[in-house]
Amino acid sequence: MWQKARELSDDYDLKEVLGGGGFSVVRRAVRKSAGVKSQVAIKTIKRIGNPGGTPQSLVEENSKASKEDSKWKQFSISDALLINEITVMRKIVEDVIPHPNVISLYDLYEDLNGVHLVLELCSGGELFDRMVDQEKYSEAAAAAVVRQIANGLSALHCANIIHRDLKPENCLFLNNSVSSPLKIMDFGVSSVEEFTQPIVGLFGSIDYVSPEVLSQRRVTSATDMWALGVILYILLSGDSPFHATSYQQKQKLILAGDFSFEDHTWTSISPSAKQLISSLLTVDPQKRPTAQELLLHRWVMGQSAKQELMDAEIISRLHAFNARRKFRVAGIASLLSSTVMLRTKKLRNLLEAHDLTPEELEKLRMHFKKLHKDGDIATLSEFEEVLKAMNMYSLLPLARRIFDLFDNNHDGTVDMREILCGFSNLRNSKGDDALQLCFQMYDTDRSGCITKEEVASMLRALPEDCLPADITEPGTLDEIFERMDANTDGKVTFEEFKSAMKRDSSLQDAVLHSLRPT
Ligand SMILES: Nc1ncnc2c1ncn2[C@@H]1O[C@H](COP(=O)(O)OP(=O)(O)OP(=O)(O)O)[C@@H](O)[C@H]1O
Ligand SMILES: [Ca+2]
Ligand SMILES: [Ca+2]
Ligand SMILES: [Ca+2]
Repeated sequence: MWQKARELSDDYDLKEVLGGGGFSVVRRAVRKSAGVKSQVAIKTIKRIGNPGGTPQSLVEENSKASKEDSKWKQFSISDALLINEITVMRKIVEDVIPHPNVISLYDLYEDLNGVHLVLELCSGGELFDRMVDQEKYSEAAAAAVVRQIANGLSALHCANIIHRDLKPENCLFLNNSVSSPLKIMDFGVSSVEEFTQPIVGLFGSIDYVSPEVLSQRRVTSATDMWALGVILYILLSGDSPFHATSYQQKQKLILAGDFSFEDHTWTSISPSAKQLISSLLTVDPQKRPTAQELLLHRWVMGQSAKQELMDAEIISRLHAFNARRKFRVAGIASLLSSTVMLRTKKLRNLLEAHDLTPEELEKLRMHFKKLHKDGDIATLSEFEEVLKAMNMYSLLPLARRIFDLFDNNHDGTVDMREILCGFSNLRNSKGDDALQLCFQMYDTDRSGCITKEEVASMLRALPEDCLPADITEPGTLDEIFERMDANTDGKVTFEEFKSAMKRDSSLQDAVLHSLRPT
């Protein structure tokens, strides 16, 4: 199974991109010699840079590396992540799958670009996307989800595997049927107890992070149970358990396990569900129920889970939560790699310059660390300092906008890791996201519409040499605006914005011009 001489392209036709993260891209693919498992997902984990010069096979290397500490040091962070994911997937192949709730790995290829994992294709969508689309969303439906995740975790934990990054994005439905299994996936930072060196997570949200991870104490399988508690809290309320106006504050709440069922919607939720959440969100990991225990819990088994439709307010909050979550990932990510924007030549140059490699990202992170020693929270001026340190002067005019987009609670600070995560996603985003971001940048008051004043103020905020040459001519701004405002109500919605851009590439150039540093 673990050969490396074969070529991926001999065996599979690669199709559209399904997703990806900082170091990887996932594509749908079809096996050339069609069989039952003809549709698969191929996750390509890129190998970038090879400090040693001669290419070494990481697939071979990984069996040694996992046992010898010293081996790890010579790998870059992307190599370390890659070796880790392969090591964990190997263990899963040996000890866990086939399992209805854990993603299957069918095969593995390696070439100069990196390592390709041939995975079971999950076409049923991400956990929350499906939940918010459900017509009959009830406690019973949430319990069924918890049951599936607990079932998967139970198998992983039995094999001494800790997922460490359990979150709704990493749970996919296998297919679109109502009875589709839910699969746990993305073992990039997972660890095999007493075997691999855990990778310290650099990117991503802290929403699902447990107190022991924050305080850098021992991580065990109970850490995954905490994350499941957070997921369940969100499923039953539409919001995160730990709310704060700053990152530090949020950390404090998590460390203290300080959450509540005070919101009025909790009165409609069964007591046994609340009791379950409280037990999962216990600060002492040893007091949390295990995955096996969860499977015997009355509410999880469905015995005490209500069948009635959930309160409409919970559902609409869940929608909003899901939209925010997606936007944070799409966010800046999209600005720099959309095919739509690539039509502008200068912009393309800018984009190429800022399509960051993992090394650059790591450098960015280091620069940031130097500036700001305690934690990952940055102010705008710190963010600008980092951009300067990185010689990314052309992004400076955009700094405030980028920053605002990530300042979710408007307290003037951002979680730098979210911005880094955004940068690291640049390569894999799709068309509309870029326009969406562009639109958001104009929509300064976040009303969902752009007014002429907003376009004007955006243009005013930019250095003169960034502006179209004829911008000061009377009527230029009006003209730009009127071409967008299809129903002439003085406001431009995202739909109008989008279709104007699609209709008219010179308009698009004019609009994007304002985002274009010299
Ligand atoms: N087997 C699969 N079937 C369908 N879609 C998949 C599959 N694996 C991954 N994807 C899609 O690709 C996205 C990224 O996959 P994955 O989480 O494994 O990548 P990653 O690089 O580790 O990303 P990150 O760590 O940033 O979440 C997933 O969120 C999902 O949308
Ligand atoms: Ca993921
Ligand atoms: Ca990952
Ligand atoms: Ca507005």
